[in-house]
Amino acid sequence: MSKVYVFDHPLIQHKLTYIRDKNTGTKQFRELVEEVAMLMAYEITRDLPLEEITVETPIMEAKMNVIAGKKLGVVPILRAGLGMVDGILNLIPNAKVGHIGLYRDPETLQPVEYYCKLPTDVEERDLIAVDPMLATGGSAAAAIGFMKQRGAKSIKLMCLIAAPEGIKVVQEAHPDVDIYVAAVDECLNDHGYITPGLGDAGDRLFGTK
Ligand SMILES: O=P(O)(O)OC[C@H]1O[C@H](OP(=O)(O)OP(=O)(O)O)[C@H](O)[C@@H]1O
Ligand SMILES: O=c1cc[nH]c(=O)[nH]1
Ligand SMILES: [Mg+2]
Repeated sequence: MSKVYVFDHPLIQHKLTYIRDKNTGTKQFRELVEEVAMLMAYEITRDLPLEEITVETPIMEAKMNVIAGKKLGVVPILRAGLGMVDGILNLIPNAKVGHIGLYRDPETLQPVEYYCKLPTDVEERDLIAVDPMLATGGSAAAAIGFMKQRGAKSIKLMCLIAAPEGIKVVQEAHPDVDIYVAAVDECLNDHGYITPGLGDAGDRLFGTK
């Protein structure tokens, strides 16, 4: 069974509270989502392997660590996942970016696919699928399924807020995919929204409501 990691860093928790606030406007919402994604990327990359190289300081030659040429990829689930990409790329500028277009049918709550473009060498990359919301888990489970169908072998899922229901669905469908979140909320409401949550992440990011 995969693991669930909750990032309880005070900066992440502080920013998430203002992301949740309904009085936070589009500009600030977008900035905060990007900042939290960057902080989460800092935490999620803790296990990157290092290798020694030789550098010349002004004083002497010395062996020091750099990140061993790990191939990374970030895969936002459209639309709302886009809001997390720049924050991650601030820290990992050489990561390739794939895109998976999915929206959740408001009646059935089932994911509907409309786009998929992943890096060609997807099987060699460590991929981070990103989406602010893990609600029923249908979208994330489907997106991870598409990534695997196209050859992905190493996948992590990073979300701002998860519902217990969504975590269970992803863990059962993809027991090899660890889940990284800033918060696990109480439950879903009758419309499949995370409670207390933050509302509709895509609409709040792009000002479409
Ligand atoms: O876990 P689930 O029940 O599948 O719900 C979560 C999905 O819903 C939201 O996307 P939405 O369908 O609103 O699309 P959007 O990002 O284009 O707004 C969210 O960004 C997730 O992708
Ligand atoms: O709470 C939710 C659930 C699905 N999608 C969102 O944007 N928010
Ligand atoms: Mg939406």
